[in-house]
Amino acid sequence: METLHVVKIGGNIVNDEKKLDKFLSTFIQLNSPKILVHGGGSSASDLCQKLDIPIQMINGRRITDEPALDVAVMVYAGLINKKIVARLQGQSCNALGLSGADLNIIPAEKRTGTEIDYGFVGDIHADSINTHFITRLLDEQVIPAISAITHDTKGQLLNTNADTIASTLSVALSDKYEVELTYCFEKNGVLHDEDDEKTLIKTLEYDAFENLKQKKVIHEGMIPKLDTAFEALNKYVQRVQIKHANNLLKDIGTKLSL
Ligand SMILES: Nc1ncnc2c1ncn2[C@@H]1O[C@H](COP(=O)(O)OP(=O)(O)O)[C@@H](O)[C@H]1O
Ligand SMILES: CC(=O)N[C@@H](CCC(=O)OP(=O)(O)O)C(=O)O
Repeated sequence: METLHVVKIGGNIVNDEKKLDKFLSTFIQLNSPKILVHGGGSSASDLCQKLDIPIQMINGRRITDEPALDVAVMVYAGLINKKIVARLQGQSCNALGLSGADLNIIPAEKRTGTEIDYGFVGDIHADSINTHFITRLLDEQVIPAISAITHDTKGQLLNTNADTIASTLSVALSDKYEVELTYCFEKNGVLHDEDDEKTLIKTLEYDAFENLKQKKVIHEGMIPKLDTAFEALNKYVQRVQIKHANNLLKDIGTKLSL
């Protein structure tokens, strides 16, 4: 089977023009078919602050009321997505910017029945992803750049965590490709000491993850990231890594193992 790279780029890189440019010039060097997934949580929070819209995050997930959803759509599916596409096109890379509503690629269900009301947050399932259109785009050498916006197929846009989108897309495409899923962000990988880049955990097994979570060595946004990463590995994604955005092509980072 052909290799497919699914790369998720973190919000702190997307929020910094120079870091984003550096990352994208590396991303285009990946030879095989590739998909870029992005959110931009810190940019959305910056805009919420400017507009006096309260920011509410629980377990790394944004409580998304109507004003927060408008910001999320404007920032993820609008400004950031189009900036990324323009930069990739500027480097002769034929990118197509998409939200989950475009071509109905990522149908979602509004989260209900949880103790906390998350508002317009969409849950997604690998079985519902429209792999047919994604595969056709990849066959045409198009590079999909997919933002963290989905829809309920009845006209309502929804906000879905970008790590979840990257993982679920990878699972959905793993019966057609050997998928390599890489989460890129601003640190070297999963660290024993979050403030010391030299304490990189090179291989992380599931039991060790549970243990480090209990000890709070792994916390905040890294918990949902690793939950989605292990889920992908459990569901036939070939290789899952967490890396610094500068190290996409280098063998430096955290490799997950079951
Ligand atoms: N053990 C750890 N190693 C590295 N980062 C960690 C760890 N525990 C928590 N983190 C935090 O997780 C954050 C990454 O999660 P998140 O902000 O959701 O990333 P992204 O922007 O890629 O979605 C890091 O910026 C860091 O502050
Ligand atoms: C529901 C939910 O939490 N959605 C995320 C989507 C953006 C995202 O995931 O961006 P990062 O990659 O920068 O974290 C949010 O609005 O923050």
